[in-house]
Amino acid sequence: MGLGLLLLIGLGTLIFWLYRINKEYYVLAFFAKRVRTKDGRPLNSIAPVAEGSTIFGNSFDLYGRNESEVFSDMRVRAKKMGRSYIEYAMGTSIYCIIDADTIDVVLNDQNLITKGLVYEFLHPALHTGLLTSTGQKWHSRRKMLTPTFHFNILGQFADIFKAESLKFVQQFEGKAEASISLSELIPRFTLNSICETAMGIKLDDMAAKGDRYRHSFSMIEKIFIKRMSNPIYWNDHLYNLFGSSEDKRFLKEVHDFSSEIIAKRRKLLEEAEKEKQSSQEADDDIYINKKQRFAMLDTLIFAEKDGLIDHAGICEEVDTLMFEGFDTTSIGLIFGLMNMSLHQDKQELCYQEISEHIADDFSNLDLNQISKLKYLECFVKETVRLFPSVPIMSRETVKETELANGLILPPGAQIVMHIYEIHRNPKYWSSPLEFQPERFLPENSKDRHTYAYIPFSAGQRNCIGQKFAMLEMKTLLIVILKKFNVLPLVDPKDFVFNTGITLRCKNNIKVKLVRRS
Ligand code: HEM
Repeated sequence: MGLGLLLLIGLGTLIFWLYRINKEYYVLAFFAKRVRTKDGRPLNSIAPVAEGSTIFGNSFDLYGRNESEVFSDMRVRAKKMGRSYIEYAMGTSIYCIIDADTIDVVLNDQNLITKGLVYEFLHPALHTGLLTSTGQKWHSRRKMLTPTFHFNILGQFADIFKAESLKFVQQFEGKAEASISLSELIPRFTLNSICETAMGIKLDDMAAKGDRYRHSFSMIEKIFIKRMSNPIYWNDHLYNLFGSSEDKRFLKEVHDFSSEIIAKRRKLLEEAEKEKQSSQEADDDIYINKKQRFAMLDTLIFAEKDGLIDHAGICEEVDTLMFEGFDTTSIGLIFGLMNMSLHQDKQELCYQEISEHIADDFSNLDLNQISKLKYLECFVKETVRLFPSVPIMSRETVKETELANGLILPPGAQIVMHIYEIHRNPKYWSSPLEFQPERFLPENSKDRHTYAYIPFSAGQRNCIGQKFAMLEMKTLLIVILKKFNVLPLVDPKDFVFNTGITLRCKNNIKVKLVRRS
């Protein structure tokens, strides 16, 4: 009797305690600390809370969903909520931003440079390179790598993009027309380009390894989704115990590939150094000698000599640059060529402009001439608006953070920025689903919200490779358009998109190239 009473009091106290702390913590979402407002306004007046699919808040909303379902579920939710909203899942509060109004505060906050929880799922592949690191490590790596994207160096890379683009069209030499799978051919082009520019290594004798590298990275992306959609796997220990048995071989393939590239470049640099010493050539700039091109990897190898980075650090930056540098531009090019095929009138405008400024033998295809192609620039921008290679990015608060809109995010909160949604938000874009490069003409974009278009992010953690990417994408488009008319073979209405680290489409995207007479 006494024990029963004691248990009853205990239970009552526990329920009362849970009820009390539920104001501060979303108890059923595994004690996620709640988001508050600065002046005590109802949370809903700034950001509504999304209803979860179970009593555990949003913890299991994505459970068991495959890549395409995760993508479509997120789209449906954004549409239903209509404005940036809050979720509570597995002990974490999540602020999902789908409009541009608050994004500038996040992207320009000096304290919000730590990437979100899901980037940790990339650590086995990329460790903590430029994309995934934070704090002092990120600052010093960013400082180290920024000069390698300097305008003068891009000029050298333009020659490589031109050579690789000519090699790309040579595949169709002697053919009046060719139906091609962009999904297969373009990633090979972009991987070759990043290896030669950033790493200073031609992939010619490593082509098969390059194909395996790309396959392994696509498997690593599947692992990423597996972890994202199952909250049990958010925890590294549980994932390593129950979910990671398959991962090792894909990680090994990727790391072996990058290690081989580093070893090859080290050897080339040593040989160049010996040659330089024997020819007694004075050379005090960043180029090894006048004959040899500079590669981004050289900066890292020289920094190692100065004790600023070690071999493991070089590996993580090479893995990061390779991954960020080939996959993202590949998506931009696939959708760019698809858009050329679907919008013949816009393709013609690009072609006319290219014919006016670029010689038939491509002898003047350089940074200066490319900068004159204003319509092509609008075309690429519009492609990247509708199909942003990085559709989502996120940050984590390291301490309680007050945003300009009056929200107070607790430490450890996730801020998920839905670039894909912002780029299609009718608040900023009229007829957002229509392909209209003209919207990027200066007279049409001057009144647009600055943060309505953020394919390369913004603020201090923006994309370091933005100019590099635009140059690479434009160069291949110029070379293809000069030689071929691009005709459609697919209908985007049939497309099924997948969530990934980058934007993924289940369909094989094809076009027909017809040689211009
Ligand atoms: C169409 C092409 C590209 C797009 C749309 C793109 C987009 C982005 C975005 C949105 C971010 C921010 C990610 C985040 O905050 O989580 C980013 C970061 C980054 N990008 Fe790109 N990117 C592209 C091409 C490239 C290329 C070609 C390279 C390298 C050669 C590159 C290297 C990086 C790196 C290293 C970061 C991390 C920067 C940092 O945190 O300091 N990207 N990119």
